[in-house]
Amino acid sequence: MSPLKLAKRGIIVSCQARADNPLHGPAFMGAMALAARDGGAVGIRANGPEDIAAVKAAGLPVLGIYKILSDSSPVYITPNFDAARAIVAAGADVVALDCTLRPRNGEEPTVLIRRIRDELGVEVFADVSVLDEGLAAADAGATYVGTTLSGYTEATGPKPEAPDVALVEALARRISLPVIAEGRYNTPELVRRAFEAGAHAVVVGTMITNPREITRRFVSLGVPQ
Ligand SMILES: CC(=O)N[C@H](C=O)[C@@H](O)[C@H](O)[C@H](O)COP(=O)(O)O
Repeated sequence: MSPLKLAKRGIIVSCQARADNPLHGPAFMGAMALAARDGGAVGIRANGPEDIAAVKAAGLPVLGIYKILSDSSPVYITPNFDAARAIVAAGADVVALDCTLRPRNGEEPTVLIRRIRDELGVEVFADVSVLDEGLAAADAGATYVGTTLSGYTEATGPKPEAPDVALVEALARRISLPVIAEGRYNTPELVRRAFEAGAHAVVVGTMITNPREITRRFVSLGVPQ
């Protein structure tokens, strides 16, 4: 078996900016990826074929997603096989997809995991919100399980401020695949806790690549008048 694409432990930087963000677009995301590489990242998470093609220039493994919103399902991270095929064509080394057990249009995660591995020949990263989803994805043949969606589904309730380190620990105890911590790892101290809990790697997005959100946090502290 070939070595894992995300074999190297460390920080994977998520370089994403939605259409309403001034940094939206492949030129900015490509530059973010270069900065992340120079800072020591071991991988890049990026959204959509254009950004994925751009971040490839950093020369790091690319964990690709394709966010597609739908009126009829809450599932939006690489919701179907065509989305996976498009990002692999753009250069994604690993496909991440929503592996929650929520209602969706089309094929279930178990089917998608197998098809992405068999037909596209790439590794699969299961974005989950609770332990059972991670166990099901591991059984279905995922290569990695990530805690990406904890705090963003009904199963996990309202989004807390802190990341779900307990889920990282629970997954690491129960499955032999690399467990990746993702979601609200906003400080180096929180990242350290994820590694202590058994994370193989930690994905950090907002606090590295979203200056608008970082500015908001500083501004929200208030200014003495
Ligand atoms: C829930 C969802 O759609 N998460 C997305 C997944 O790709 C991204 O919007 C997050 O920025 C990413 O997971 C990194 O997390 P954080 O930005 O908290 O470090």
